[in-house]
Amino acid sequence: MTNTQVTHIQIDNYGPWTVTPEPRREVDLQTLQSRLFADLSQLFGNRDGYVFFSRFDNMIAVSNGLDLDDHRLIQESVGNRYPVTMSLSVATGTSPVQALGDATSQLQEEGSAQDKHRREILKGRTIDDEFRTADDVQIAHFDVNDATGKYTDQLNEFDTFIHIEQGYAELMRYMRQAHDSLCFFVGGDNVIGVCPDLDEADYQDAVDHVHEAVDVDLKVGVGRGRTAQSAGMDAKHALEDCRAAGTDVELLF
Ligand SMILES: Nc1nc2c(ncn2[C@@H]2O[C@H](COP(=O)(O)OP(=O)(O)OP(=O)(O)O)[C@@H](O)[C@H]2O)c(=O)[nH]1
Repeated sequence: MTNTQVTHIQIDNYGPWTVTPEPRREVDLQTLQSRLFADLSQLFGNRDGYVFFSRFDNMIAVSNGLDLDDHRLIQESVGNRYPVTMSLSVATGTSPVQALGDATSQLQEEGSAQDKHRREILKGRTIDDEFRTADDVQIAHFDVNDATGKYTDQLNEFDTFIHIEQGYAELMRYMRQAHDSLCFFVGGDNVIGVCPDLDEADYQDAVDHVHEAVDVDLKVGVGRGRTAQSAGMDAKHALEDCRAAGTDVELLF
């Protein structure tokens, strides 16, 4: 049974900050956002978590293995080094969608994202070490079949981008609705899914759906682990198995 620990990361009062005392240069905002993502990726990643940039002002981490003290340290480190602060809310559950929903509600209870008095909230519960298992996290690594041959080497870069994004949009929506999963674009032609206990038929269903809906062909490798890092690494190996065998879906567990 999966038990995903999800952390909702939200920059505090960011909207008003971007226009105070007057609109800030867009390049500076882009630099701040991408550096913050890079730092969080490393801070969570060093502890075997994964961070997804989602909207950049809000990010989502799979944080199995990090306790509240770890979260506090990350929050403090960002607060010391950036002109903005961030709030962190953690929740767990067999469904990643439910866990994220709970984490978000906890944060919303503390006030608006644009409330200048709501700062550096740290809320929620992490999984006690004694209850953690090797099946807690299920990660799916999706990849577009022959994206290089079909798109990158054929179309202009913007039209390639449209094809990849359409595949991603359809997949993220379908996995959210039909399979209770959170999917994130991670660059190139890759999407990483944070999933509950899904089986091979569920993944085949998602691959088939995206093919039928938007004519983008995917393959997917799936792994399980105690942390996002170990599940994610197995997912990458499973994806290599897809490439070797020419299959759509491979599970490494
Ligand atoms: N984030 C991330 N990006 C990757 C990964 N592997 C490949 N990519 C990206 O995906 C792009 C396409 O690479 P591939 O998916 O290997 O190539 P492909 O043409 O789709 O060929 P097949 O996947 O073998 O069908 C690369 O240029 C990278 O940008 C990965 O593990 N993680």
